[in-house]
Amino acid sequence: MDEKARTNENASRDSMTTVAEKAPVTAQRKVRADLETKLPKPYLPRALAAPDTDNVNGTWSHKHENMSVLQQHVAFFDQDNDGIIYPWDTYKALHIKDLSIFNVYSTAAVFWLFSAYNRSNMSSGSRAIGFNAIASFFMAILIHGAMSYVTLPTWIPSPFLPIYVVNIHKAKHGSDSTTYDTEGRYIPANLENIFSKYARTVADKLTLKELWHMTEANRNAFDFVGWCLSKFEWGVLYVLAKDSEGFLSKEAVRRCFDGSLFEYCAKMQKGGGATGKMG
Ligand code: HEM
Repeated sequence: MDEKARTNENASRDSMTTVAEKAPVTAQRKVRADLETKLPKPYLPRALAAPDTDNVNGTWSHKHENMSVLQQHVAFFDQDNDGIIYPWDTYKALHIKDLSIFNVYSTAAVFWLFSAYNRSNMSSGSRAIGFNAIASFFMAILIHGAMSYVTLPTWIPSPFLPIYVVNIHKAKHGSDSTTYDTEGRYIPANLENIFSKYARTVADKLTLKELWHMTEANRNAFDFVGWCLSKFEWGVLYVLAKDSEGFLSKEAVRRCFDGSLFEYCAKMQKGGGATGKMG
């Protein structure tokens, strides 16, 4: 092989390499080079569906209603389907009505976060995920406090903190996983990257420590609001969807992105015997 051919070969190999010797972090946080063999165009932002290598068409039987994937993520909380989510809609969607705030779990303040998701039966008629009253209240305030203003159709703030579903893409913040793009589409490759980079103990599942590591790694410089929102979103998801061994599965994360996880949790709550476990 002559010099020119060798140079060309090296250049072509280097152009596809995902690890740089002098940047050890690129070796520690691996990205997959085989995605295209499992999922067509994994880099293509999807407007309507949230596929991954195991579900190439997205969530089976989940209806997109012509909404972006980010709009589908929040649509569950729009209880009356009017395109506007008020804090009380979010509260109702998160909370089980008939559970007393003085139940044995929520009185133990130290364990508050870990008991915030209650797996008891639900007798109320509305669809709800199953957090206790205190957790639901604070989550609704935090979500609406942080996200309402940017989604409003005017620059005049509203004291009722509504979130407009049509503008939900404007509530995107920094230090996120970048799985949603700036228009609220879903990028499959970025979901896969979360797990190839951080799921070290079990493939396609994250421990709490690995999840923490991911949110630390996703931090943009000086983006204090994004750091907090990101920790909050992933923390709530972990509490909601971790399995009995403390793992958060790729399937649960994928279905959080298209909102079908929330429907699943509400259905489980309604039918009793909820586990929140998935995948
Ligand atoms: C149990 C309830 C919820 C959970 C577990 C949850 C979880 C998550 C997670 C894990 C992300 C991905 C963040 C990332 O890519 O790093 C996310 C993004 C987002 N969520 Fe939620 N969420 C919940 C409820 C809500 C509600 C009620 C709203 C608003 C009405 C909302 C609005 C958003 C927005 C706008 C994003 C995009 C943020 C970004 O990528 O920068 N979420 N959520």
